[in-house]
Amino acid sequence: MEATQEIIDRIAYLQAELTKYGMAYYVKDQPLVDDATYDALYRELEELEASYPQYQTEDSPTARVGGIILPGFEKAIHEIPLYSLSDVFTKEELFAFDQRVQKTLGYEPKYVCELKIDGLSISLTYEAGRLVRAATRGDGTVGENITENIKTVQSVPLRLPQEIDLEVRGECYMPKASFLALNQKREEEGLETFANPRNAAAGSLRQLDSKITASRNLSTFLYTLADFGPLQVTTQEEALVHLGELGFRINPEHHVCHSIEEVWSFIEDFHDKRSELPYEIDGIVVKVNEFAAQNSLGFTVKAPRWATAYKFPPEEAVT
Ligand SMILES: NC(=O)c1cnc(N)c2cc(Br)sc12
Repeated sequence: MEATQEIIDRIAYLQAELTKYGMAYYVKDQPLVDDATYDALYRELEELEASYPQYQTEDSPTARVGGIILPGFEKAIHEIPLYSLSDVFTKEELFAFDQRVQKTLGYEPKYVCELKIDGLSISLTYEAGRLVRAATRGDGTVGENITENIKTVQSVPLRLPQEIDLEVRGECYMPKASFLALNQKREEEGLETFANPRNAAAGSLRQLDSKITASRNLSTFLYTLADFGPLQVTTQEEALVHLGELGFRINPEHHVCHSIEEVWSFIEDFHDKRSELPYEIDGIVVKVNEFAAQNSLGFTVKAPRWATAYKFPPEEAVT
């Protein structure tokens, strides 16, 4: 059925508005409209796109409901491998990490501390600002292509505000509240429950039916770029701010520390706070903030010399 210009404009307006509302709600955690308003506009867009499917775009908010059932997951090669982190478990080991860094750099650098999210590492590739691939970490070099499933995760932008090529990495996780609700539902249905939110997130992302993924209320925190080429940033802190400006969901608990003692007090602070967080963390990631210093320090076979993860003892099970 041919659409009048008025209908074409209305569809475009609704797609843009609902994308803006979705970003505010799922990425910035600051809703712009109440649920009833959002739902009414969403239903109007669904009806218009059903009548005029030629105007349903790939990045329309209605494209997030899933519905693709894959026979299996294709392999996804990571041109730039995803690194893993060396772990430290005590204050002494953390201070020894700082000593090694200072020995190489010849000075004490600023560090940035970030929460280590207990989810599933993912890599998102954008071409001309559009999401073209999402992949699990796998072994760091070969993962699984989970693009159709990631498209149903509301906090993942389908389109960026700039038409740039970019690969970002981060964590996909299931909030504690969603984990509890999911396990309660599964128990009522006589299904096996998930042991923890991380397993629930992994199980939800590795579904062949993306409608199931869409129902699991997954979220994300992005924290690094595979390469910093397209962005003019010189520190990790700047990179986080810039990723936020591009529309990615960034964990707000990042903090620049001017000494390893300050890093330690951040760690102690979150050791107590972690049980109040709405998501699980299994430690604190400590990174040298300046990219030039990171480049001087480089990598061991698997892990960066410019970062480490201080690991917390396992949290009491979320029940
Ligand atoms: N903020 C971060 O760098 C971060 C957060 N959460 C995680 N699970 C991981 C894992 C690696 Br590897 S880095 C990182």
